[in-house]
This record gives sequence, C-alpha cells and structure tokens, in this order.
Amino acid sequence: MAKINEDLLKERKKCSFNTAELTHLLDGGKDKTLERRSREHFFLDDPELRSKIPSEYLSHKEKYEEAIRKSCILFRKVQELQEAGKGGMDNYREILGGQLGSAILKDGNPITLHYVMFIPTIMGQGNFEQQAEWIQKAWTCSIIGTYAQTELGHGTFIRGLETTATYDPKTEEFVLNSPTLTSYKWWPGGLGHSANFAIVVAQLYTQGKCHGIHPFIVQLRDEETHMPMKGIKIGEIGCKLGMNSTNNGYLGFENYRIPRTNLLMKNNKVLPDGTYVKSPSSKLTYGTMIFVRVVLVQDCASYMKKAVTIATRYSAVRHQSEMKPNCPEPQIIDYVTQQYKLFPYIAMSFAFQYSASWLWDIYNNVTGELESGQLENLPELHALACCLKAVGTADCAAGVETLRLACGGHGYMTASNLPSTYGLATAMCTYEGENTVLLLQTARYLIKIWQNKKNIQKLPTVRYLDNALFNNRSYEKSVSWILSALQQVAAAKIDLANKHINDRVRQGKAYEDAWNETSIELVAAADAHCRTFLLDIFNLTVNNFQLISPELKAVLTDLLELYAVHTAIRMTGDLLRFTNTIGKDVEALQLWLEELLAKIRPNAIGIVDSFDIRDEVLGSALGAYDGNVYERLFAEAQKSPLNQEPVNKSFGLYLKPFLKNNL
Ligand SMILES: CCCCCCCCCCCCCCCCCCCCCC(=O)SCCNC(=O)CCNC(=O)[C@H](O)C(C)(C)COP(=O)(O)OP(=O)(O)OC[C@H]1O[C@@H](n2cnc3c(N)ncnc32)[C@H](O)[C@@H]1OP(=O)(O)O
Ligand SMILES: Cc1cc2nc3c(=O)[nH]c(=O)nc-3n(C[C@H](O)[C@H](O)[C@H](O)COP(=O)(O)OP(=O)(O)OC[C@H]3O[C@@H](n4cnc5c(N)ncnc54)[C@H](O)[C@@H]3O)c2cc1C
Repeated sequence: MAKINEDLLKERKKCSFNTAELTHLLDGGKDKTLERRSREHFFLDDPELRSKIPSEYLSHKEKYEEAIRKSCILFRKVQELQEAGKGGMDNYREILGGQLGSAILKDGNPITLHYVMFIPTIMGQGNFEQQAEWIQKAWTCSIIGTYAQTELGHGTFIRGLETTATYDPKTEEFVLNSPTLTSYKWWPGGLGHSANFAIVVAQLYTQGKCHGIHPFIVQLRDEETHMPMKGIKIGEIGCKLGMNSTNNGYLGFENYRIPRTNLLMKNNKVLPDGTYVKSPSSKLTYGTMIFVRVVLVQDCASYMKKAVTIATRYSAVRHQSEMKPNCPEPQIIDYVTQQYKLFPYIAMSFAFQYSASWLWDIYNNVTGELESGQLENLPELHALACCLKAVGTADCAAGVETLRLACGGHGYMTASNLPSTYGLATAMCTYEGENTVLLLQTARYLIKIWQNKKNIQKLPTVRYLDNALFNNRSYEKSVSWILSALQQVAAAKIDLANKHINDRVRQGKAYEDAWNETSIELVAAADAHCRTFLLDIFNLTVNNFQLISPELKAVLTDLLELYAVHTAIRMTGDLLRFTNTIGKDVEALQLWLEELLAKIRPNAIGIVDSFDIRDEVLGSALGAYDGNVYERLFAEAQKSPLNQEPVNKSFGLYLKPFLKNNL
C-alpha cells in the first residue's frame, strides 16, 4: 500500500467517533457493508472492466465502443450474481446508480435505460400476457430496450407529442408514423446504436379518434444483423456537455406496423375491432417517470458523497497562503470560507440519503395500493417525488460545482473527476422532468390542498400546512425552531401565491394566465415545502437512532444542525419576511453556523472516510484515500497521448515553418 499523506494521517487520528460504525449505519448494517464491499471487489477488481486509456483521450466512436464492451461484461456479471442468489436489487441499484456504474463508465452507460425504464414500463404498464411474453426476454437480455418518449419538439409537454399510432382493424396492427421533423424521437439513452427494441410513446388513434399518448413495444433493429427495420430511421444525436457514451438517439417512423398486442394494455386497451377501453386514471401511463424520479433522489446523495469526499480530502492535503506572518502555510481546510464550501454538502448528502429512503418506502406503499385499484395517495406521491427530484438534483449539481471550485485549478482537471461528476449531476436537472416544471407540478398540488384542507390531516407530507401559518415561535437555538420557521415560510409562500392567483383572477385574468403570472412565487413555494420535508426527515431519522454510540450521535447531530442552520441562512430573507425572526436572530444563526463548522472540522475526514468510497469509485487524483495528490496528478499527466513522443508532428508541419517565416 502507498504511503499515506502525513496530513491525512493526523486528521484520521483526530476523529472522535468510530468510522466503521457510521459506515455500517449508512449501509443499513454491517452485513450490508460486507455485501457492498464484496460486490465492489467483484466488479472493480476485474481487469476486463478497467480501461487502458482514460476515456477522455478516446474519440467519440471509441468511447461508445468501449462503453458497450464494458456494459456487456458488467451486466453479464450482474446476471451471474443474480443466478448465485447474491445481492438482488442492490446489484442493479449500485451498477445503474451513482457509485459503481459511474466508476466503471465515467461518461454513462448506453444500456441503462433497458433496466431503468424499459423493463419497469413493461412491468408497470403491461398486462399479464404481455409481461409473460416480454419480461423474460428482457431480463435475460435476449432483447435490449430503451424508453422513447421525448421528441425534437416536445419533452415537457407530453400530451403534445406528435408520433402517431393508428389502429388498423383489418390487420389488427398499429401503424406508426412521424408526421413532422419535430415528431422525431430525440434523446432516449441507448437509442442510437445499442437498443433493438423500445417503449415508444405515441398518440393512439382508433376508429377515427385520438385517445392521447400510450406506450407501445416496438422493434427497432433486426435481432440478428442489428440493421434498422424497414420504416425505421434511427441514429445518434451527437456530442453533449457530458454523458458522451450513453448513445442518446433519434428515431422516426414511416408507416411502420406493429401488432395490436404491442400496445401495453394493463391500463388502457384497444380490442381487436378497434374499440378503445379507458383506464380509471390517465396518469397511470406516467408511472415509470415517477419510479425514475424516486430513484434519482438516491443518486443525488451518491454523487454528493463522491464529490465531497474528493474535495474534503484534497482540502486537508493542500496547503496555501499564510494565515499568520512567518507561520507555515495552513491546510486550506482550516480556512472557514473553505469549510463553508465543504461541510454543508457533507450534511446535505445525509439529508438526501434519508429523504430518498423515505420516498422509496412511500413509493412502494402507493404502488402496492395502485395494484388493488386505490388511487387516492398517488397525487401526494407525485407531488413529493417531483419536488425532491427537482431540489435534490439542483442542490447536487450546484454542490458538485462548488466542490469543484473548492479544489482551485486542480478541480478543473478531468483527473479530479469533478467535471464528469458535474456532467452527470447537471443532466439530472433536465431529464425525467425539467426541474422548474416539476416544482410547478408540486405547486399545483399544494395550491389545491391549500384551497381545500378538509382531508389534510390524512396526508403526512402536507399536514403541517394546517396551522403552520401561525407558528410564530420566538428564536431558539434548536432544529425544532428552524423546522417550525421553515414550515411557516412554506405555508406563507403558498398562501401568498394563492392570494395572487385569486387577485389576478378577480381582475379578470384567465386562471391559466393568473397561474403563469404567479409562477415564480409558485416555484419558490414548492421549493420551500420540499426543504421542510428534507429537514423534517433528517431530524426524525437522527432522533430515532437508538442503538448508536453517543460519539456517533453527537456527530450526526452536528451534521443535522449544520444542515438546518445552512438552510435557514440561505432563506434569511424569507425568515425575516414571513416569521418572527429579527436581525439579532440572524446574527445568532450565523454564529451558530460558525460554531458548527468548527465542531465538524476535526471529524471532517473521518466522516467522508465513513462513506467508504473506494478509490476506483472516486476516480480522482485529488480524492484518493492515501492523499498522494501531486504524485497522482503527475502520473495522470503522463497518460496524455501528447506525452508519448518528445516532439509532435505539428512542429514540422506548422510551427517550424511559422517560426522560420518570422525570422
Ligand atoms: C427492473 C430492473 C432494475 C431496476 C433498477 C432499479 C434501480 C435504479 C437505480 C438508479 C438509477 C438511476 C439512474 C438514472 C439514469 C437515467 C438516465 C436518463 C433517464 C432519462 C429519461 C427521461 O428523461 S424519460 C422522459 C421523461 N420526461 C418527462 O419527465 C416529461 C415531463 N413531463 C411530465 O411529466 C408531464 O407532461 C407534466 C409536466 C407532469 C404535465 O403533464 P400533463 O399536462 O398531462 O398534466 P397536467 O399538468 O395537466 O396535470 C394533470 C394532472 O395529472 C397529475 N399528474 C401529472 N403527472 C403525474 C404523474 N406522473 N403521476 C400522477 N399524476 C400526475 C397532475 O398533478 C394533475 O393532477 P390534477 O389535475 O389533480 O391537479
Ligand atoms: C442526458 C439526457 C438524457 C435523456 N434521456 C431521455 C430518455 O432516455 N428518454 C426520453 O424520452 N427522454 C430523455 N431525455 C429528454 C428529457 O426528458 C427532456 O429533455 C426533459 O423532459 C425536458 O424537456 P425539454 O428538453 O423539451 O425542455 P423544455 O420543456 O423545452 O424546457 C425548456 C425551458 O422551458 C421551460 N418550460 C417548459 N414548459 C414549461 C412550463 N409548462 N412552465 C414553465 N416553464 C416551462 C423549462 O422550465 C425550461 O426552462 C433526456 C434528456 C437528457 C438531457
């Protein structure tokens, strides 16, 4: 093992709690930690899954080819684990989610959509016969699918999609067409050259009537030759800010026929004669999107943990400037401004992990109810999933960028792995529902609840709104005070937005125009509501831990308090505007924040060590466990193809003649 950097050694000695205890707590138990480590060993120590050349130096085409090579090995290995009865769903979570997957494929996996959306859509939207026909093929990867919903012209407004599927009762087939350029499917992951099947979302026409968008299973390529089927126009959309090996594609149809039974018919049906049979809720078709939004919140925690581990370790190793004359240069982690860039994101990763697991439980309960035809809890789940996805991904992307900046110049190197982590994180703000649009969905729910509070006590995530407007508690240095103040802010923002919509309607505006004119406030209200949930769950979780050591409890309490105070300070204006808070209280909050940064300082390295992220997962010269930052940066530079020869041919071709001409 390489020699450990002296600063990190000292930091690790300072830690006041047992890091293994926190690792086990975060994993859900010691057995889970061991299972995870054994899974990491199984994947990361496989030489076949290593790259000889850093992916940044490959061409676009080579990147894709390497990604497909690795993806096939990766999923074959997942299948092996499943067959051996090891790990179950956790294997998929780790491979597809933020940690293992992005370690092996830094720039994204072209087959992800097969697991994250193709299979879940068949499971959620297919009837019994369709599941029997397709699930087995998909599980065993006899076919590879993607989820083709977004078009060149529409991503958000899915009722406006233009691809048509017109039923022909004579042949009992649907005929797919892309009537315009803007109707071309655009974006689906793996669609370009990887998938041979897709769930295609299209407007269903039968008996001369359009019944709105529906999901169809469509074969795109020949199963043997992989050539596009006749009537299918398909390709890749080109280079992007990040995720350059996910093979996002375009797709058009020209009178392309599929059997009637390829319409997923669990919810809506078309009978052989063309009769349309409607489901109890048109929104059941949107089920896969809820599923992905729910799992993305977990990914936010993963990316944040990764970025904060890199930046915190680097900050302990890096020395810069003089704090006092003629004294040694301090570690940059000793600058309080640096602590302010790092520690709130450590705390935030806990907040997101805990909320993600609550959301996952709520999702499972509600989808269980949907199976038995109970729909009443779907709107609350939808509203919560939308805001947590939006706030989680926005905070995660902003956090990764702050942490990259916290690493100075070296953070700008791809060898820090912060740029590609940012590429993955910022994409989440757009896909699976653009964040502003999702916050407006939550706001729509909150306004409805505000206007009719009759059943509010039955709705756990919004029941606080019943009386929060009048909380008015005087300042106390406690999480419970901050929570109560944030709840009052959320309630006041919803109330005010509601009032402004009503005022505008009274002035003669159409409700939709009044809504649009109030939408900045509506987004802010949904954001504030979401932040009350995040803090509430963090608080409940830490308070419910019974069997942990007092040392660990103290650290988690520090992190909870930091998360609370940091949130409150970011909302200072709102606190002054909507609660009893006065200037002196803001000063007290600021002092409390500084106190917490100082308390967390000696444990910072211990906490990020507890995340137990292997060096291969961090993939960073700045964040490795041994802290040998400069040696690793130097070694990474040697991998540049330009450094493989002392003189590049461009010298002879261009520089030399240019230099001569200037003599
Ligand atoms: C199986 C094995 C393994 C499993 C593995 C498991 C582990 C996995 C591990 C982790 C891996 C992660 C890795 C990820 C990698 C991902 C890669 C990239 C993926 C990216 C994919 C995409 O990017 S894929 C496209 C997503 N594209 C959108 O996301 C469009 C947004 N656009 C809308 O979503 C709608 O278009 C929008 C705006 C609502 C308006 O829709 P609209 O106009 O029809 O609706 P309205 O606004 O009129 O609303 C009418 C009423 O519907 C209500 N409602 C609306 N939505 C509802 C809903 N979903 N459920 C219930 N109710 C809903 C609403 O609340 C209203 O209710 P009410 O009337 O009562 O008020
Ligand atoms: C990396 C990546 C992977 C993707 N993978 C897939 C995939 O596998 N399958 C798939 O089908 N799609 C995929 N998508 C597409 C993605 O789901 C859409 O890009 C997303 O839903 C946003 O839609 P849009 O691009 O049409 O943005 P737009 O809706 O055009 O958004 C542009 C702007 O308009 C605003 N806006 C739009 N509507 C409203 C409104 N009602 N109120 C207020 N403001 C509004 C937005 O807030 C935003 O600021 C992917 C996208 C990315 C970036």
